[in-house]
Amino acid sequence: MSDEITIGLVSISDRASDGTYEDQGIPALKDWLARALTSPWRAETRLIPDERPMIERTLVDLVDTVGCSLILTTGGTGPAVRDVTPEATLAVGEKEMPGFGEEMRRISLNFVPTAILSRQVAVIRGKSLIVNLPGQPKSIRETLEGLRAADGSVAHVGIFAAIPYCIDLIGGPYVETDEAVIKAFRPKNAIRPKQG
Ligand SMILES: Nc1ncnc2c1ncn2[C@@H]1O[C@H](COP(=O)(O)OP(=O)(O)OP(=O)(O)O)[C@@H](O)[C@H]1O
Ligand SMILES: Nc1nc2c(c(=O)[nH]1)N[C@H]1C(S)=C(S)[C@@H](COP(=O)(O)O)O[C@H]1N2
Repeated sequence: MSDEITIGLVSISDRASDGTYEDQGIPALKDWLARALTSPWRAETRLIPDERPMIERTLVDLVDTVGCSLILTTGGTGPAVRDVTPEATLAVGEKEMPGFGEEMRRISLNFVPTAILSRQVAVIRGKSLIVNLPGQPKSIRETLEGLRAADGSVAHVGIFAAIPYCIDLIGGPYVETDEAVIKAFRPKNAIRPKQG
């Protein structure tokens, strides 16, 4: 299998998709991944409104046809009537991975008390991990990377730390990260020696 990972980036926003404002979700996701990943990757992007059937079709297409090993969504996880990203994600998933949502809410509470309003979920579908992130563009970095203390030490580990090993376990490419951004945790026997 090629070592390049295909990552689906899905921005779910009524107003960004109809042009009311410019989408900042996909650029924020791309920028963060460009800083964090040291192994080869490519992005497959989609900007769609908060419509449950369209979210489900997009996720199914990205997993079953495009072959993404990881999909990150942003937006639509709050309590408002049109926020249906978690329902769509659960509908296409085969296994729920509750740790991601629990940990994102814990991380986000360091930034905003309204983090408890976020209903993000993560699931496995086939050989793909699908993770919902909140819609605020700045929350993308906050949840993926976590929180550092003033002296630069890690105060709260970001959720991306667990993603490379999860992808190993579902049969995807070996993903490596820049430890200055986020250290990928793997059990010792799962770590591949560095090339060269
Ligand atoms: N793709 C985006 N680009 C820029 N800002 C966004 C985007 N998505 C969300 N935001 C900002 O984050 C806030 C919370 O995101 P949320 O997903 O709840 O959006 P919303 O209020 O349902 O509206 P919409 O779906 O029209 O973006 C939004 O009100 C907006 O200020
Ligand atoms: N890290 C972080 N998490 C956050 C926020 C934020 O600004 N930063 N905003 C919260 C707010 S105001 C809401 S309503 C929920 C749901 O967001 P969504 O509907 O944009 O997905 O995420 C929350 N999580």
